[in-house]
Amino acid sequence: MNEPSPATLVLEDGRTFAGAAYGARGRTRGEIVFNTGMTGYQETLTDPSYHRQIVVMTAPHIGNTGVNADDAESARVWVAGFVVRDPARRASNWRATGSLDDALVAESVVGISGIDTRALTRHLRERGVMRAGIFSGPALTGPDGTRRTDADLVADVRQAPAMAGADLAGEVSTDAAYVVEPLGPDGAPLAEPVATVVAVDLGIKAMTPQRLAERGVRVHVLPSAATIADIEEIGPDGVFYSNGPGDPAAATHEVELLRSVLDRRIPFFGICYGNQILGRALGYGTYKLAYGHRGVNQPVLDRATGKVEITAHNHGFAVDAPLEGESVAPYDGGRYGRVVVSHIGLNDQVVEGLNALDLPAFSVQYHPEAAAGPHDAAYLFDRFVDLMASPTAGPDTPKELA
Ligand SMILES: NC(=O)CC[C@H](N)C(=O)O
Repeated sequence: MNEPSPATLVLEDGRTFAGAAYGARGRTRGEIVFNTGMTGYQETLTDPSYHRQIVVMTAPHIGNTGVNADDAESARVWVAGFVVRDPARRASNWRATGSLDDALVAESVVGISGIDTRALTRHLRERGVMRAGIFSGPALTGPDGTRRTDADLVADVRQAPAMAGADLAGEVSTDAAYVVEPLGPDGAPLAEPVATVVAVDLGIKAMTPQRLAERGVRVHVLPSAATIADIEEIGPDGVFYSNGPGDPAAATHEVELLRSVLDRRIPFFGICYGNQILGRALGYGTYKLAYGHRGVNQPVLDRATGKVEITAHNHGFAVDAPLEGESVAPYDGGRYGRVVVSHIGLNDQVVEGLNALDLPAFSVQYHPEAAAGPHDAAYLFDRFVDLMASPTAGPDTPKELA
């Protein structure tokens, strides 16, 4: 453990929490959100969708298994700050290569421990997520050498940019395209892929192309600024849009690019941000949830089968589409035909999946790659592979329309 020193967590509504510095010392600001996962903190920290967010873990003991070389979902920690109740005094796991505290220091991630995360989470659930700051070390002292007042810290937090309206995919996306090669059933490289996919990286998690590669798919990961010409040059069997940070209402380029994909009837699958962008491309609105869904224990109903899946979530926005029956995609006088909400979140009836009936396109708001999380939703990658094999229309299209 690093030397104990005080830290303060400050919310934009004026509430403050005193704790101890955890990870790097200094100042950080962002949107404060809570994650209810009992496991998977390393995957959470490295998920690019958390860019510009301070994450509160509701599980009280964090850091028990340290950090390891296998579980990161990207090459760096993306969370803007980390709030925990009771950090592990030592890492204890056969895969651990170091402690979480030291890893946060090494990546300059400012955190705070000793926080009553239950009281904090209840506060966020009642008031909604908001901007916050963590201040420790030199950030607690003003220019005149005296300790900064709470009012000063709150004013500082209120100057941080809001999440609503933020266009962030470009800040986390890969600079250069790369390829993830297909694997055979034995895990060995496969010379001939079963399909080729372009995955547009809006903040992609490493496990997602891996899940496609495990199904024999060759994945070309392209930067978020990719154009339809870039996609056509590869000539894929399908296009995939990943998860990512920011407000889908600001994803203008990604929406226009997806409309070009839909116009060409290229099979499409989207996850999370990708689901929101499909919603927008079809002409639906998106809105900000009061406190979002983040964790690995969220029940979702697959309306086609009536099955309930336990799923991994990380989203603060949602698609505003009619829940009952089929609706006609509002974009351009219904040019994209009929759409059904395929999946619903059972905690709050939020849209968790879209299925275009007259296009080969579908998406889910949650995380079938399940890193971390239960594997109930893995079938969605198989559905995408099947759709690419017979792409006439949507996966549930009645035969007479296909
Ligand atoms: N994980 C994601 O793709 C999140 C999508 C979007 N940034 C949201 O918060 O809803």
